[in-house]
Amino acid sequence: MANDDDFTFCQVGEPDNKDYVDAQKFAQDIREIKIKDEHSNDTGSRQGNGAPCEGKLGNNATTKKQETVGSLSFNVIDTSPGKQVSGISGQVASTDGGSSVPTSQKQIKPARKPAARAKVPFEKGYNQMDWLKLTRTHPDLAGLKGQSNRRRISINEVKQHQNADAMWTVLKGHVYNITPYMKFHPGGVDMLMKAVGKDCTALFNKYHAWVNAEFMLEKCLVGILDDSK
Ligand code: HEM
Repeated sequence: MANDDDFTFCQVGEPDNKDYVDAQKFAQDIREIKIKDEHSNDTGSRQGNGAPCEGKLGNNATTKKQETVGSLSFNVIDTSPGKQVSGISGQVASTDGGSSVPTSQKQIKPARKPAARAKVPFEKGYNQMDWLKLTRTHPDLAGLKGQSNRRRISINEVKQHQNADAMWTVLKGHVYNITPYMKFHPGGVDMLMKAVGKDCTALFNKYHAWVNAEFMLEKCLVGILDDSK
């Protein structure tokens, strides 16, 4: 004879227990959801077929409604043609009755055509790795002959260095001797020649602001621009 307290796997709750009643109430709440339209007037005059998300709105208008059921809250966004919906995640979007322009057609803008790049082919022995090796092995790329590379240099002195031995330029407040770098420049010698004898910061930024010149030209540093005069 089986004991009344015996059960094999689990005990099924009574229909009137609290969890069961809560679940039923929640299901009832969901069935009774009605979405209030903030924009419609009190007479309840709605246009179209009276679908829950359809508000009394003209074209090109967007409305947002909020509802709460228990701890659940959500937004309904009503969009019209030409309006762009952003931050759609976690929300329900519905289009106004009859507006059937696909969202993909509304939002896609043609991508900007990238500017053509003007890199020149490297002469053998002049690629970026070769430059790196040279900067590590050459004893005096800047041509300092023992002088400090923290010396303050005026723009006039920079202008005087435009010969084959020493071509100076100013970049971001630093003065470099770019003679040894000429044939390694990926943009070509002609382009880099435009920097000689002057401040090339603007040109440099125009073509490649992302290039880490401080690192690349570290061994070509001859001094700091003295812009006090
Ligand atoms: C003075 C220091 C300069 C350094 C260290 C330098 C370095 C470089 C580097 C590393 C590249 C390759 C960029 C890449 O692959 O993304 C490059 C390309 C180029 N540079 Fe320079 N450059 C300098 C100055 C200039 C100046 C003053 C001009 C223009 C007058 C210029 C024009 C170009 C052009 C047109 C390219 C090729 C196009 C490109 O890569 O987008 N550069 N340069």
